[in-house]
Amino acid sequence: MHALNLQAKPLSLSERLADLAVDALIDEADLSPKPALVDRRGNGAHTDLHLGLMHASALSLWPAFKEMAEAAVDIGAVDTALREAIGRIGREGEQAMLATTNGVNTHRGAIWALGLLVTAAALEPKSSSANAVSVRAARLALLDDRYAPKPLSHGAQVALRYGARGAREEAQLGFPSMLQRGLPQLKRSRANGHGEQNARLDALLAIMTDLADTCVLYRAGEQGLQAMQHGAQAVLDAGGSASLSGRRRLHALDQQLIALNASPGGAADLLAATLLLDRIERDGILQGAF
Ligand SMILES: CC(C)(COP(=O)(O)OP(=O)(O)OC[C@H]1O[C@@H](n2cnc3c(N)ncnc32)[C@H](O[C@H]2O[C@H](COP(=O)(O)OP(=O)(O)OP(=O)(O)O)[C@@H](O)[C@H]2O)[C@@H]1O)[C@@H](O)C(=O)NCCC(=O)NCCS
Ligand SMILES: Nc1ncnc2[nH]cnc12
Repeated sequence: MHALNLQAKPLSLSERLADLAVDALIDEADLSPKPALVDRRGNGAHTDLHLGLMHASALSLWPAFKEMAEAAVDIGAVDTALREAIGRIGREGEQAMLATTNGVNTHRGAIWALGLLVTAAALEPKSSSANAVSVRAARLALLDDRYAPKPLSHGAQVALRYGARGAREEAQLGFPSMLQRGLPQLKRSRANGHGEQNARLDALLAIMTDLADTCVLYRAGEQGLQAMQHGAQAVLDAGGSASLSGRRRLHALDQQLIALNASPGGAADLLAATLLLDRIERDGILQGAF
């Protein structure tokens, strides 16, 4: 190669999708002020998480997202082989995350949701509307993975106790909280000229109005979940994050959820998933380049 040829090698589809997924996770972590979650202001309701850890965790997941997209390109169909391949890669990604965070669960739900979406996008890069990608992701989530361990996770415990629909069901239903709440609100708030950060906060709140966040249920029971859902709706009803009245209610919600130890970690993951789908859909990066 010529010594002055500094042109970077173009990214592969899988690398590009892994970049988009990690960017979405970092954007979610940085977004502030999020109620009771880790953000630029602090640790919210968490004692074992902080912003640097969220960033390091997001970066540690890049190889897993890339490998999932590569598996989709290699296998080329929604079938058990692909489901089991991404299950294995997802579990390895979780180990990489835990090694990076010294055992703290930062992004388990995000590996699941964004992993499915990255895989689904890589399968058919020319069919990259939010709907189309979510439907393929849901079909993958419905397939059984023979090798998946069945631990009594926090999600499984609250599913038994409250009959809640957790991360698995959210994906199997085609991510309704994202397609029916988060993404439409993101677009509405943008169209109303609320600014990108407020639009993202409003999207998070819209997801929180309806989600059975098993992270909240595990930490704060049904009282916590009601506080999260009603409080998020109250902020939106007051005009959203861009309005003074909405901001006052957002501050009150932050205080209330912190007092209840009710961190909406599942909603945060679904916001990251929303931001990923929005980019895939808007930028047309996948159609143009590959
Ligand atoms: C299918 C799995 C997602 C497993 O699901 P399950 O419900 O059995 O397991 P959990 O361990 O509880 O993880 C679910 C995580 O998903 C997020 N979440 C919660 N509610 C929802 C919802 N309704 N919809 C979507 N997503 C949701 C949430 O993640 C965030 O919170 C995490 C912190 O929460 P928590 O675990 O309670 O906190 P801890 O630190 O452990 O405890 P304390 O702080 O309270 O002490 C944070 O990580 C956020 O990400 C839930 O935690 C999936 O994991 C699975 O099967 N994986 C296997 C690999 C695989 O097949 N991969 C497929 C390829 S992608
Ligand atoms: N910003 C955040 N704070 C706490 N838990 C999370 N899980 C995913 N994103 C999170």
